[in-house]
Amino acid sequence: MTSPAPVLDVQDLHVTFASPGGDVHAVRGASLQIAPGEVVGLVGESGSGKSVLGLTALGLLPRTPEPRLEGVALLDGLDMVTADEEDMRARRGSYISAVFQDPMGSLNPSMRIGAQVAEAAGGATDEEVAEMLAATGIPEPEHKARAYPHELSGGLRQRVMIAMALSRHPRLIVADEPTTALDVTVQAKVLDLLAAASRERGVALLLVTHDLGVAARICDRIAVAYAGRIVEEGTAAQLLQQPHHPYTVGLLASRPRLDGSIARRGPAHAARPPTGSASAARRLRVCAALPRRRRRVRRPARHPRQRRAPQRVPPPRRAHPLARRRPARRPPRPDPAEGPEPGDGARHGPRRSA
Ligand SMILES: Nc1ncnc2c1ncn2[C@@H]1O[C@H](COP(=O)(O)OP(=O)(O)OP(=O)(O)O)[C@@H](O)[C@H]1O
Repeated sequence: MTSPAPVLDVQDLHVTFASPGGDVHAVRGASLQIAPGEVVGLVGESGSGKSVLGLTALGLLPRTPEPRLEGVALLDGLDMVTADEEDMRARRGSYISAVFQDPMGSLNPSMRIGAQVAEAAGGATDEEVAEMLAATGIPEPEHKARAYPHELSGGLRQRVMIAMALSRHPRLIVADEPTTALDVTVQAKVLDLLAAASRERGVALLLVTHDLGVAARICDRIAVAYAGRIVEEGTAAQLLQQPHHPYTVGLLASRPRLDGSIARRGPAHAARPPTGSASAARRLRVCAALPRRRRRVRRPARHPRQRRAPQRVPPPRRAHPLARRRPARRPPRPDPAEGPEPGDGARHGPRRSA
């Protein structure tokens, strides 16, 4: 059986921003495919180019500064790298949806929820809107449809965003840190909902997150981004059990444990992703080549005090057995004839007269 053609097919994508400090190479030759109904996680730390890759797929890259794009980002056959604004807008309207971290930033604060969902769906009746809201687990959907965004909790607002994202039957949803602002239990429910709805409807879902644990829980496949490249890709089980790239090893090692501690820091933390500077770019050439190079396993950092050379403590001086002992100094005894020092009254009491 042949596998379905990918909805998103990114090949050797490069995205570069010009900046006064030099070019910022946000994405450096990343490749990624997502099939219909597949949930793929794009994991990596801040600045690794995850959002820029997602925005390229959405055709939503900022125009200022105008980024330089090379490579291919096919969205159902349309190359988002070379497509003109009109084609991209047509694709955005019918093919792709986005769910971002802050629903308040995406919702119109002065418009009722129901009206916004209806508009996102390109027109829908009150019953259809209530159905869409109910499908994302929103209780009392008719009532909530009449509410304004600020009247809902963060979790409910994000469910509204998911309802809006699904309303146009998109081919691809890019969810960029969609639950980071929510508390952990709500996070899990919203992500489960998003993943289940995508699979059920055959929507390709790209989940952009810095949290490997979250991706491992809901994604079919995980791509690890590091310094603008996809350095490793596999199922959650493959990455968790047999990570190959030192950065993935580091990500796994630094996951918080149940007792609240962080596991030892791995080699990935020694190789910070670069920023746009020239020296950073030089560092990148070294860091990104890590899998091809000999794997350097760094010893865990020692306590700072251990780094100092051991200090020599002189042995205690022993007195010669025949040496005369100096009597210990004692404070001179006060002359009973004298009275206490001024201010001593509290300690000694008033001097009694004989
Ligand atoms: N419009 C822009 N102009 C200039 N540089 C940009 C622009 N957008 C992103 N960058 C740079 O591109 C690099 C990658 O950014 P990106 O937002 O994709 O990282 P990220 O992995 O999504 O990080 P985070 O998890 O913090 O969002 C960063 O160095 C960032 O500063």
